[in-house]
Amino acid sequence: MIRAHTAATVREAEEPLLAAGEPLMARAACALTTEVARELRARGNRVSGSSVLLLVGGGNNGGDALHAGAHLARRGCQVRAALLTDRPHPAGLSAARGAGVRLHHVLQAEDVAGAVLDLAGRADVWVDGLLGIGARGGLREPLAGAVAALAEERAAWPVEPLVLAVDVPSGIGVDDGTIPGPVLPADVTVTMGTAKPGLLLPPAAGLAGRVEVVDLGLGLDALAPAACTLTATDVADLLPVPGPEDHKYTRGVLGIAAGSHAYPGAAALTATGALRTGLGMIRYLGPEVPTGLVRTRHPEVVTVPGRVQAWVLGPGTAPDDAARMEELAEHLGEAARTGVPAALDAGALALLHEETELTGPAVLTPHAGELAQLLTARGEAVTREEVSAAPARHARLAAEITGGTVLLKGATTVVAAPHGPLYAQHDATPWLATAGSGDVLAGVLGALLASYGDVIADGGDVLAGLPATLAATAAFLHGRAARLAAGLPAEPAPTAGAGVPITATDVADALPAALRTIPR
Ligand SMILES: NC(=O)C1=CN([C@@H]2O[C@H](COP(=O)(O)OP(=O)(O)OC[C@H]3O[C@@H](n4cnc5c(N)ncnc54)[C@H](OP(=O)(O)O)[C@@H]3O)[C@@H](O)[C@H]2O)[C@@H](O)CC1
Ligand SMILES: Nc1ncnc2c1ncn2[C@@H]1O[C@H](COP(=O)(O)OP(=O)(O)O)[C@@H](O)[C@H]1O
Ligand SMILES: [K+]
Repeated sequence: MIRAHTAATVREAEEPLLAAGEPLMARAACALTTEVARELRARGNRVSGSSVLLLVGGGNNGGDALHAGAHLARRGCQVRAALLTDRPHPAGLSAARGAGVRLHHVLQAEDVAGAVLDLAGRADVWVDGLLGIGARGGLREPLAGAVAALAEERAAWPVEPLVLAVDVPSGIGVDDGTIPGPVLPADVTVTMGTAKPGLLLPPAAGLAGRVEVVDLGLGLDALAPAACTLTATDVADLLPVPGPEDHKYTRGVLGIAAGSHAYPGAAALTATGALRTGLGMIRYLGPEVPTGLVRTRHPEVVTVPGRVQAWVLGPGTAPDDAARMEELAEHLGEAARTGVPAALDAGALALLHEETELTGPAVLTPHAGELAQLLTARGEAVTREEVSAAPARHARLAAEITGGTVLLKGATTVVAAPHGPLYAQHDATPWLATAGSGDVLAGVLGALLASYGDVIADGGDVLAGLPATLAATAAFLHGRAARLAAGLPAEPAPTAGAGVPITATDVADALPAALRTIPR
């Protein structure tokens, strides 16, 4: 699991170590130096003779950069520091000066951005040490203008410089993953002690490049993360494997109320997603046309009501279909009465537009547009664009308002329960943006909820976070299946190529291949 902690938690953990004289900044600077050297070599450059520009702000983040600059200068790099502060870190400054780093007081220039660009043009590497966990809001001027100019000019450089961010790309929302102002996108972010939520959460995570966590001995492993990303190993621990004592009812029965006369295919896609993820049985309940489709596609699906361990409600339904909405409301009521978890998608999300209190465990699976509608209906007027600009914040808000767990779909899928860590899963490929793929996801999630249905129904507080973990697991499997269907390797690789278009059916059919990549 990749774990991220907030700026406040990091500070709290650092405090006693700093008081005890632990050389945290020296460790951070060494790690930065190693990473710059490694990246230079990976690009076929020699370390000695390479030119490095340090972008230095007024806090310890700038201190990290200055100390690393001193090391690099001693290793033969030509290092310049653009001091974008009147008060650079004193020890960092004297180390840099002592090692022969050329210091440029660019704030004295009439055109600060121009002065920085001038220095940047001569450098193979830009080290972004303007702002770290001490950021208060987006970058202020004149830093904002300089960074905006660098970001714009970078692509036009004949050979693109390597950009290495110290701790975080300066100016991102460290704790919430927002991008409140200009940010210089990094190739590599060397982050200190632990990852920060903004390095996992969209949209800021997309600006961090490869994230390298430097172990500073902060002892944060014992503390719950604020945000995390599941890896294949975590998913392996969660995926149920039947034992000899199991039968179809112990493996979990999933009730699916999906599809309508207008959108019958969603019913079949949801069922395929669930069957391919693995469970004991599906009970499908719906109108004639989707029922026929499900039966033809999956003769193993039962179409009579009965006891279930979880529900998927709503894929392929729309709020204007009053009769279908009434059925969904009844199923949701039954789920609440029996305490079994329910995944609510598409039309079923509109059930929560009213001031309904979710009394049973539920996972909502909106995309940004649906989340905006839900929040607006519940008195928090917001647009789709605003949700996309701050997905974690809005997913958490919807979880708090409804009492459910929210899986917010997107290129990075974010999962938020009312309490506990956020999950950010970036396992898919943009080829997954295709009609019906969300229905497959609902099926994957339904199968996992059904497998753990009895545990969740009995669980109480200890297992309060399980629906969120299962939702993140579903996003992982779904994303990985999409990658494999598109002809991409399970894990992103630089030489992977672009992949090929996929259909939602392809994604469901690739689930067994995705499961085979999980070490069990
Ligand atoms: N603690 C340690 O020993 C260790 C810490 N480590 C490193 O320290 C970093 C944290 O350092 P930090 O606390 O000094 O804060 P930092 O991120 O440099 O920012 C403060 C400066 O930014 C300025 N500023 C703020 N907001 C701004 C804005 N919107 N726009 C523009 N400026 C803004 C603010 O100025 P002010 O607002 O006060 O005028 C001040 O000058 C951390 O990320 C890691 O890299 C590692 O070395 C491990 C050991
Ligand atoms: N750019 C993207 N990159 C990766 N995955 C994406 C992207 N856009 C959407 N997705 C994923 O595709 C699925 C689309 O679901 P949804 O919007 O419900 O579509 P539908 O209603 O057609 O089934 C979600 O799992 C979402 O996370
Ligand atoms: K930084």
